[in-house]
Formats: sequence, structure tokens, C-alpha cells
Amino acid sequence: MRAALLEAPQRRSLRIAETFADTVQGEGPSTGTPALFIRFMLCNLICRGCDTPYTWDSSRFDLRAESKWRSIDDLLGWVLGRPEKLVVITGGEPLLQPELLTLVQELRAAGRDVEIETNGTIPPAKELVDAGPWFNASPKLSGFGSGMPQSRRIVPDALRALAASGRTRWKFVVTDPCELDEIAGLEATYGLAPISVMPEGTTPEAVLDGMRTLVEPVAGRGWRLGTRLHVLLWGDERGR
Ligand SMILES: Nc1nc2[nH]cc(C(=O)O)c2c(=O)[nH]1
Ligand code: SF4
Ligand SMILES: [Mg+2]
Repeated sequence: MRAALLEAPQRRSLRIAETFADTVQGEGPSTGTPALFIRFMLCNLICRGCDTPYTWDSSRFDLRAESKWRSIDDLLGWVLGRPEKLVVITGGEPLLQPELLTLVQELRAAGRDVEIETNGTIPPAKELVDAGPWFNASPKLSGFGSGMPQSRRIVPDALRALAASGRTRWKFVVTDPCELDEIAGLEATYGLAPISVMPEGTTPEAVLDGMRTLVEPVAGRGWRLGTRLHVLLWGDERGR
């Protein structure tokens, strides 16, 4: 399915679920910054808690109908016609599509800041790191990623490569506070820093309740409490 969906009609194009504006980066270190979003199709994981299954789950969605080929020139034209300096590339898992490299190089050459939201299971190519994006890496813990073996969620070579890039900020979604020990294990083994922790939730109430539960234990470990600002503002409205 993945191979067929990625048979590009032309070089320099990407399989895209959606692009959207009029929002802010809702997660990670630049939370609150006005941002443009480009959401790639396809993922290599199958998280129980995924809020974008229309990018990868062919058992529930018609992936062809959910997506379009968009040329890099078309995507660049959209970005450059807008004032936002930050472009967030998300998915799905953006590192699955090789043309990501050209898109990031051209966005950077045009003076845009780029953040790539990744699940942390694919080592980024050196050329991609050199293009100068930030990686907001979110390895999946046992709750959010339940149903997958640990070896699928936690890929040592990818974590090491992302950590060594000097361009990665780590962002964990916690379903249950007992998962904080899993984060501590990853921090110690792979030298992950900086770390922020946010609750799972697709309603403002769930995000706030989760933050209240997490604030003390997260601070106690010297990490940062993250949020899902777009969910606090707009619930799970698509395209925000
Ligand atoms: N506003 C907003 N911020 C986000 N940060 C990461 C997102 C994602 O879906 O990966 C996301 C998203 O979907 N919306
Ligand atoms: S890695 Fe992200 S996009 Fe992929 S299944 Fe998990 S939550 Fe969804
Ligand atoms: Mg989202």
C-alpha cells in the first residue's frame, strides 16, 4: 500500500494529507508561535492514540481520497505567499518520504524556520540535518503505543542519530504517570535533552487534567511540562 501510494507522477512532489494556516505551533519548544503546517501521508507506526489515522490507516480510510500529490514548487509558493516564519512539517511520519529533503532545503534557503515532527524511529540523513530544521521527536511510550512491541517504537540507532544531530528536542506524550520511568530510562540510555512531557488528550479538559497530574512529577525530574495548545484553544478541530 505504501509503495503504491508513493508512486509519484513527477519528481519533486510529496503525498500530502493537508496544509493549514491561521494557527500556532501547539506543541514543543516553540509553542504559541504562528505557524504553517504541512501534513505528510503515511506512518511506520500504528499508535492506539493516534489523532491523524487518516494519514496511514487504510483499514479505516481511503488513503488516496485523503491525500494529494503536491509539487514542492506548489508548497513553496503557498508558504512564501504567507507571513508566518515557522513551517511545521508533520504527519504521519514525514521522514518516510525522501523528497522531504528538497522541501526542507528550499524552505531554509527561503529563510523559513522548519520544525519536523517525527516519531523518532528513523535516523535523519546527514543532508537533512545539514539543511537546518529542528526535529521535534516524540518516541512512543507503552501506553500511547500499546499494541506495538517495544522494538518497533524504540529504535536505538534512530534515537542516537537524532540525539547526535544537535537539532532534536524530545517531546513525550504520557498516558499514565507511571510512564515517567520509561522516559527516565531513555534519557539515561541515549542522553536525550531537552525533554518536555505533555498529557494525552483531544479535549481541553483532558489536556488540563493531565497537566495538573503531571506538573509536579515532571518538574521533580527536571523536565519541562508541555501542553497541546491547539487542543486547549480549539479542541480536536481538524486543520488547527
Ligand atoms: N497547532 C498544531 N500544532 C501541532 N504541533 C504538532 C502537531 C501535529 O499534529 O503533529 C500539531 C497540530 O496538529 N496542530
Ligand atoms: S507515530 Fe504519530 S502519526 Fe504515526 S501512528 Fe503514531 S501518533 Fe499516528
Ligand atoms: Mg495534531
